[in-house]
Amino acid sequence: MSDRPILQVWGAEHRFDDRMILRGVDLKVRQGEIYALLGPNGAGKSTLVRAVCGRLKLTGGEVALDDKDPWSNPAARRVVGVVPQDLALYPHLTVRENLETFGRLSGVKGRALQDAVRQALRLTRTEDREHAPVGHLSGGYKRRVNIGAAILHQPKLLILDEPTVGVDIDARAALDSVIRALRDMGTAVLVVTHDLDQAGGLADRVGFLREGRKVLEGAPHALIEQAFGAEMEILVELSVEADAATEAALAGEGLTRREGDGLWTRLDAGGYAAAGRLDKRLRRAGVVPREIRVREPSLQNLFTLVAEWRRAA
Ligand SMILES: Nc1ncnc2c1ncn2[C@@H]1O[C@H](COP(=O)(O)OP(=O)(O)OP(=O)(O)O)[C@@H](O)[C@H]1O
Repeated sequence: MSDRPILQVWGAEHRFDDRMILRGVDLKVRQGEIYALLGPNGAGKSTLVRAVCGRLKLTGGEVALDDKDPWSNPAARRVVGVVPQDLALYPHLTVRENLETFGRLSGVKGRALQDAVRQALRLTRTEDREHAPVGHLSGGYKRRVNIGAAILHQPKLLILDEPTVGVDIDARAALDSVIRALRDMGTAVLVVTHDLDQAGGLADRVGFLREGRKVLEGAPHALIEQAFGAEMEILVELSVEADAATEAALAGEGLTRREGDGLWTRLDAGGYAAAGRLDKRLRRAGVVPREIRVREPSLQNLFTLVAEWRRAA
């Protein structure tokens, strides 16, 4: 990573009617860096991205893309490639035809276009489907072609909006390695996501936006260590759906239920020994766990902590 910032935002403020949506956000994404912008629905992520792309004029603060303001200087917008959440591809055209079309739309022509298409096919690992109609491809391939369509004009900053929505684990790993390859060739990457597992594994830095403010920023490992020190996450999986008595026993042990996978979780500095004691106590209370796991805390835990600060505030 170099120190050269491709994107800089100072004190971004935005007001829709009388509602403050952004309340003084600073942001810097450097050449060769992956930055994940995280935050709950309505935190202001899309509003910030629209300002970065020059599609929205902030009511306060400044944006610089490669040192130029994208709102007053449309040429600065060429610095950015945007990969939208929804696939923006022509299903009846082949991968190559799609890339050629998007390349022309972004002003690349002739020999330069052929070179750009070849490079996009290579970087997104879609060469083996070059002549297949996009509509026939798997979801993971489509997402990678979607990235290919955004990099034909060789943007210095690539913005990806929720790149893993609806993508299975294998396809997600392939997407991550495409994003890393782009970072390694010097592209600055801004990923807007709700996928905390992806952000934790992929991003060099993450920023949490909450109610229009950046409340945390840093390298995922450093943030997790700062927040949790020696604590580990204990995860309890049940073999059957919890009834009221089971729920009471689990809650009595300080366990909370995770949305999505239904596992019960708590943080504990006692690690494996604490998990063993917990197992015994739960069995005495008539709760038989299928499995108890112990692992390092994740961004998911940090996100929960940030949400709790909000409730406490
Ligand atoms: N054009 C608009 N006019 C008025 N309010 C808007 C407009 N666009 C967005 N908002 C409001 O601004 C707030 C922030 O929206 P934004 O889309 O930036 O959040 P977000 O963090 O991207 O959320 P999500 O993760 O759901 O996409 C929301 O409350 C939204 O309703």
